[in-house]
Parts: sequence; structure tokens; C-alpha cells
Amino acid sequence: MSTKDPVLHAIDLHKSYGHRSVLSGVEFELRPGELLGIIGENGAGKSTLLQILAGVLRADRGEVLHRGSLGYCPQRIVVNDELTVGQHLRYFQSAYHIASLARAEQLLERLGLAPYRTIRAGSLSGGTRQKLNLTLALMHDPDVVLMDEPYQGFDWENYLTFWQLATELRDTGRSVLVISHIAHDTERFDRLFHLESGRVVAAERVAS
Ligand SMILES: Nc1ncnc2c1ncn2[C@@H]1O[C@H](COP(=O)(O)OP(=O)(O)OP(=O)(O)O)[C@@H](O)[C@H]1O
Repeated sequence: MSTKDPVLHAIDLHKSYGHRSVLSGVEFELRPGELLGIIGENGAGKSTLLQILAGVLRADRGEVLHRGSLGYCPQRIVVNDELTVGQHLRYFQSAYHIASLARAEQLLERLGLAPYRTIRAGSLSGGTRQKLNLTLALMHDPDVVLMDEPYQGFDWENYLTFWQLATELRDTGRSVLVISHIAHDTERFDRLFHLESGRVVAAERVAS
């Protein structure tokens, strides 16, 4: 496999919930070292797609091929309200089998989460919980990062920090997929797709 081969390839993905068809033939590739955006309206199927790409939901048909380690930042924040920020880091350190928390500590500092280390997740504000969500997705320095509305709840400063982090990941060779219903600031992406009518289409084709 060449280093130019896609790190992730979605092939003809289909998914229905009962009679409601949500994905009907999604096809796209995530290339090495790119920052890719997929934009879609509420209910377009973005979270369904990302869950399938991350392997937490099974497609009815189709296949996802990927190489390298995955980081997944889900829209619904999966934290234990009883555990502190620091306890979450240690729990995920064990789950990821990583020796050091150095990257996690860096992320805490960058996102302004360090002062909350001893605070239980249940007491954090929405935006601060999202910082923890993001830290947990990135702390093992994955090759491929899949993020669902990753800046939800962020104030402007943290929104900009998010983009700095995403750009740095891309510039150091990671591949980053961001899905969002927010269609502004799209020039930050290397490539942009729309999810509409159950399919992923290049944004240029939508505009033309
Ligand atoms: N587990 C489920 N059971 C039944 N229907 C579901 C389920 N999950 C999602 N849906 C439906 O599938 C459609 C797509 O949902 P999804 O959450 O993937 O969309 P989305 O683009 O992420 O939306 P949003 O921008 O509002 O987060 C919606 O109509 C939703 O109600």
C-alpha cells in the first residue's frame, strides 16, 4: 500500500432506520494528511455516517476500509459524570494502552481544561465537557481523526483553538474528518463535501 493511498475509504454505504432511509450509497475517500469537511443539514445523517465510519454502528450495506489508529469524537458526549477529568484521562490511557499522558496534558493546557483536572464531569459546563470529549478522542495521537460537531458549545477563542489543533494535526500528517451542520468557515477545509439525500457529493457540484 502506497503512502498516497486513502487512509479511509467509504464504499457504497447504506443505512435505514425502519423504513427511513438515511444513507443511500455514500462513497468518499479520506486522503493522508488532509482536513476534510462534510456538511449537512440537521437530520441529513451525519452522525449516522460518522458512527459507521468509527465502527460503532453497522451499515446495512457497504464497507469501510481504513488503516492506522482511529480517534472518534462523537456528538453525544460519552463521559461518566461521577469521574473527574483526571480520572477520565487515566481510564482512557488504560483503554488505549498508552504509556504516557504527555499528549493528554498538552491538550488540557491548549484547551484550558487543566484547572478542571479534579472536577467531576457532571459538574462541567457544556463547552468544558466538549473539551474533555475532544481530549479523549485525541490523547492517543491517532492517525485518523473523525469528529462530529467538534466545536459544539465552544466560545470564539476555543473555536479558534480547535482550528489550530485540527490544522496542526493535518500538517503533521494526520487525516482529519470534521462533520458539521455549520457551513461557514469552510475555506479552512482542504476539501469539502455535502451530505444530502443520503449521498456525499463534492461541494463544487452542489454550487454549480
Ligand atoms: N437510532 C435511531 N433510530 C431511529 N432513527 C434514527 C436513529 N438515529 C438517527 N435516526 C434518524 O435518522 C436521521 C439522521 O439522523 P442523524 O443523527 O444521523 O442526523 P444528523 O445529520 O447528524 O443530524 P443533526 O445535525 O441534527 O445532528 C434523523 O431523521 C434521525 O431522527
